[in-house]
Amino acid sequence: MIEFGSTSAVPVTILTGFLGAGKTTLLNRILTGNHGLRVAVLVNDFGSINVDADLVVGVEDDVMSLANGCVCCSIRDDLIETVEAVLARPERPEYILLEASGVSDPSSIAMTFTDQRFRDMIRLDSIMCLVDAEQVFAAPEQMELKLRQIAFSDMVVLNKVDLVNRETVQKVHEWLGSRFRRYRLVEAVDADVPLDILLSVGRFSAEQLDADVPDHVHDSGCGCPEHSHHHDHAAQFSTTMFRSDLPVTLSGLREAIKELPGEVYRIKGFVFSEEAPEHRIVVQVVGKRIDIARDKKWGSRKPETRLVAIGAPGAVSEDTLRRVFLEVA
Ligand SMILES: Nc1nc2c(ncn2[C@@H]2O[C@H](COP(=O)(O)OP(=O)(O)OP(=O)(O)O)[C@@H](O)[C@H]2O)c(=O)[nH]1
Repeated sequence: MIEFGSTSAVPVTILTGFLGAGKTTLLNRILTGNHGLRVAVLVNDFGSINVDADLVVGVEDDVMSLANGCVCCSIRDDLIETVEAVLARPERPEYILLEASGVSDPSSIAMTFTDQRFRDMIRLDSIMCLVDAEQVFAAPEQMELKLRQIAFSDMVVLNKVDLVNRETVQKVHEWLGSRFRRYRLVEAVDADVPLDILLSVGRFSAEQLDADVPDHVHDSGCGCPEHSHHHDHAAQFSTTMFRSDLPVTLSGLREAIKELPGEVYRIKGFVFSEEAPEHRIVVQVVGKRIDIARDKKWGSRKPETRLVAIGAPGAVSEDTLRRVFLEVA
């Protein structure tokens, strides 16, 4: 069980980290853990389809979905309203977990939570940054954002160490050591991290927001298109949706995904398949790694393929996705 402080301010933990690093995996671990807390969950997906909210386990009615933008900038007001609504519930949550989108800048989110309006109501407990040990050096054009996410966190979870060897883990340590004076890191597989270093740890301090950030990443901001006019950087993202109620073949889908350009960093969503038409199929693509798994039955939901592709600007058009994915229908 997690011990509480005496203050009535509700603790908040922010989960940040680049696309596909394992934030939802960690969120699910926390939610299924033995902490005995009434937790409110806020999930932010950058695209208009909030896939992550659908993948959060066990608390389906209690997940507040923040989609179609980034809570650090374009939908910051939605975040404020949602937190206010959560705090006004008759059964006030004892803990708030926010899964930020993979393109967001945690410092802007932290500023929202430390805003005067929330004084005495919430307390930012910690910012945890998930880092994908396999993909950390992929997409070098997004390195500024990845470093920024790490810089403003008080704990790094180096996740997916099952996918790399010790030399790579060592390389990540050296890379972090050359950029940050100090950092806290825990290695993990499937974000399996002890609860007592995740919740009610009181690690966040306001100084963290301007401390130890490598000079060249200081002003880069997040990766949202809406942010680009504030910051002189090209780190932007595009999201492309594909929806269809025609069944697709999974082997064809796998091949079609392989054909997409490398600037597509992440694909995720649900598939209506020919092979298992009664079951929802979950598709997870991170870099070149493709995972396709059978999930629960569609039940009362209409079978439908809903995929979102996130990549560099113009990485893939909606027309291309339609053409490529409908070929396998
Ligand atoms: N092999 C391996 N796979 C992992 C591990 N952790 C997560 N995954 C898989 O990586 C994929 C992405 O994980 P998520 O938890 O959805 O990542 P995310 O950070 O929430 O992704 P976005 O919200 O899109 O940024 C899923 O297929 C996970 O099952 C791990 O430690 N090892």
